[in-house]
Amino acid sequence: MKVINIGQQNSAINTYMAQLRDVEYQQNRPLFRNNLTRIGEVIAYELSKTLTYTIKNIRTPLGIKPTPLPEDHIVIGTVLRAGLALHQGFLNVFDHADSAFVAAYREEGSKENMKIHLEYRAAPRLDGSTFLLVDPMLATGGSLELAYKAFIQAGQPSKLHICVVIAAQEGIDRLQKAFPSDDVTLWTAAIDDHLNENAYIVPGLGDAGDLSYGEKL
Ligand SMILES: O=P(O)(O)OC[C@H]1O[C@H](OP(=O)(O)OP(=O)(O)O)[C@H](O)[C@@H]1O
Ligand SMILES: O=c1cc[nH]c(=O)[nH]1
Ligand SMILES: [Mg+2]
Repeated sequence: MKVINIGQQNSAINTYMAQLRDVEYQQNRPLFRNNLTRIGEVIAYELSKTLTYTIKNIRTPLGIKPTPLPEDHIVIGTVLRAGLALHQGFLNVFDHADSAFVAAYREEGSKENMKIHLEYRAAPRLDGSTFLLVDPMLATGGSLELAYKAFIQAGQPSKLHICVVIAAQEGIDRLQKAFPSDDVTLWTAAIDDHLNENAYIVPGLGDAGDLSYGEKL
């Protein structure tokens, strides 16, 4: 798995990340979701440079302009619920993409023993697709690995891009084992230090789902 950390290079994404992480800013729920959406747009834009393009002749009122356009059948596969705002950012860029969803949540547990519940899957046929697996937080990696296994029951994508906002090294290591091929790319806006005993990313941002939508029972 190839890892691309787009936060490594200074850009506007620094501002969105700072607001996401800031303990005071992040109390503003609409702003928090909007920052996830904006980061999704930035990652999607960078990822768009890796798609397969063919020239199409576009007819304007005054002539013909040959224009490279992507051929890929893009499916954006998102892990609910924290992934929803990020999903919208990808859809803003790839506005004709198909969407797929699974719902997964972590039962509280330790980082060695985190139980994940997967409850729902809705996906189009994935055979031959360029599949974007989207979730803001890559902590232990358990949710993304389980989500991928659920998604591929709907077919085998030809390209896999895993797209997150903050990745912990532990999660990256787990996904490296699950996806050893260099054909798979992990896109992230930051790589953070470590996980705490409850498997939260440190310094991270806290609980992305709760900050987006409120605490769940
Ligand atoms: O890498 P992992 O250790 O599996 O952790 C990451 C998962 O945690 C968050 O979801 P959460 O379980 O908090 O559910 P939520 O979206 O309902 O908040 C996040 O959106 C990931 O799905
Ligand atoms: O730090 C973390 C880890 C998992 N899920 C989150 O929302 N935050
Ligand atoms: Mg959560």
